[in-house]
Amino acid sequence: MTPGDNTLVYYAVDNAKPGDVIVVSGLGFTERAILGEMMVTLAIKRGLNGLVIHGAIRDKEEISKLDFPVYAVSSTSNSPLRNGPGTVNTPIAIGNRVIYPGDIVVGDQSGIVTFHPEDADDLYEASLKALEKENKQFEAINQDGSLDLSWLYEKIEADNYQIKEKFTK
Ligand SMILES: O=C([O-])CC(=O)C(=O)O
Ligand SMILES: [Mg+2]
Repeated sequence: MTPGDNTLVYYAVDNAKPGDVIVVSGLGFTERAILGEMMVTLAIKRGLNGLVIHGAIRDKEEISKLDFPVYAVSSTSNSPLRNGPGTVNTPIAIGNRVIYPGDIVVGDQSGIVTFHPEDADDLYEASLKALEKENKQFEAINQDGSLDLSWLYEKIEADNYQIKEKFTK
């Protein structure tokens, strides 16, 4: 898309199916808002599951009250352009990540991940393992303030870190 233009964001919202998450590459341009409260309200009414904007939005306060996942780089009151051009339903790049139509998008307060549906089972298994490991670490921290940091001290030794000052307990 032309930076700051939201012509095809409207098209995407109007043509998306219930359950879809729209991911927009706005090239990280933040001088104009390419999404606002009206578009988000429409997306909610159409049964969409979320909006991800690599660019700016406006009506941030109103959107935050809508209980609907909207991700953006920043907010500005500046109006969007309406000239096009752009593409819809094609692979896009955000940073060094390529996102394909049909990819699964999962987000929380920490950020967003995207992956191909065929990788979902493997990622789910790996996530469960990571969670199990973290739960054990939290258990140890909460029990007696211990955490296995052997990896850290091995790294310090292997890379020959110079410790200038010793911390005293
Ligand atoms: O004017 C626009 O295109 C964006 C906007 O503020 C809204 O959707 O409410
Ligand atoms: Mg608005």
